[in-house]
Amino acid sequence: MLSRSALRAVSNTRAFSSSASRQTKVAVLGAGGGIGQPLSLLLKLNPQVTSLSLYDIRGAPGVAADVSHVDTNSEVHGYPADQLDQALEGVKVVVIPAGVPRKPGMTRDDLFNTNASIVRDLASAVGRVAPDAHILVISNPVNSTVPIVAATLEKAGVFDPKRVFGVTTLDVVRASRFVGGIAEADPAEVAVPVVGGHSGPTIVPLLSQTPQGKGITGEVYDKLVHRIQFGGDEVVKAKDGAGSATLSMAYAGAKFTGALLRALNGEKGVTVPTFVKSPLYADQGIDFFSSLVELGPNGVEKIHPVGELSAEEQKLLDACLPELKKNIEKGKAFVA
Ligand SMILES: NC(=O)C1=CN([C@@H]2O[C@H](COP(=O)(O)OP(=O)(O)OC[C@H]3O[C@@H](n4cnc5c(N)ncnc54)[C@H](O)[C@@H]3O)[C@@H](O)[C@H]2O)C=CC1
Ligand SMILES: O=C([O-])CC(=O)C(=O)O
Repeated sequence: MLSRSALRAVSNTRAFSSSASRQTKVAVLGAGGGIGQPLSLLLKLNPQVTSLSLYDIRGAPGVAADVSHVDTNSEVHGYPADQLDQALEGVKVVVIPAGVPRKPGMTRDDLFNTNASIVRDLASAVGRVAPDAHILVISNPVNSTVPIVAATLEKAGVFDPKRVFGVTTLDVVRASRFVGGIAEADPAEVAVPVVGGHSGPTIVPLLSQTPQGKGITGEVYDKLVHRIQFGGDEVVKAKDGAGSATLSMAYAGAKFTGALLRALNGEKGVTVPTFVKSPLYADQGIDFFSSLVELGPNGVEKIHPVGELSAEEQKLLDACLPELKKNIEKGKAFVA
């Protein structure tokens, strides 16, 4: 039988080896904002995050001090405007919600002029300081900011398509919630693949592929699709000039980050929609697309095709592709 001290030594070794294999430092760039603050809090609650690095041009040290008092194991550091490089040292996952949100009457594309350069400069710093990091882009317009990140990293010679993701999870979250409401089902049990991109007609929910959604037809179907495609506008209108979705987006961002961390740490079969460099419609000049993606220890493991579509869904996809192509080209042209 092992002595008490030998038992302690064994359990200490176990604790060390399990935490050593799961050392995950996550950075949030834009941590002082409407999304950044609750997202930082939710990431502090995730036991897979061992260190949280919070950066913003305004207010990140204060957010970090606040979040750091939450009684979970991870450490939290805040970095002011001039310490971006320090914020990125050793990070494995970088989540970017930096940039301006919409006001009523604006499209996501109207944010391009401001957010394109913010995202480009942040991506460039990640490429320089943490070239192996996974980058999760929340800043809008996602259809353009993801190609901007990819092109910026490509220019620096460090682009790996397995490690750049547009976070489209809020569309999936909305679809689950809205379908759950109609079908009187628990949203946690409703998984709707939402494919395409992240703006109005580029958001294509595949309701025929979910048991609770496939029976929805006629006017109810049309209204549901519209609500999923324009859920963001619903929030922008209700906030009446004070911004766009922040709390549901923080939830969605934490959900996607959590899924990626589980896959990076070895969990198999983690498959979620996300906007990535994709071969699915590359022959039509559309080389970024959101579809179900299996995540693995290196990021993107397998990109699934969209599968069988109903006639309505085919029409939605036909409307999505030209718009998406324009948005992607605009992002690429900005970096070129
Ligand atoms: N992907 C999605 O589904 C969604 C995306 N969004 C987008 O997320 C972005 C952020 O939205 P909110 O948090 O509501 O805006 P916000 O204005 O509340 O916060 C943005 C934060 O970014 C910071 N920031 C600006 N430039 C920066 C830089 N160069 N480096 C670091 N931080 C910088 C600001 O200081 C601010 O704290 C917007 O572009 C919005 O459209 C919003 C909801 C859903
Ligand atoms: O609508 C917006 O501008 C913010 C966003 O992307 C969303 O809520 O889906």
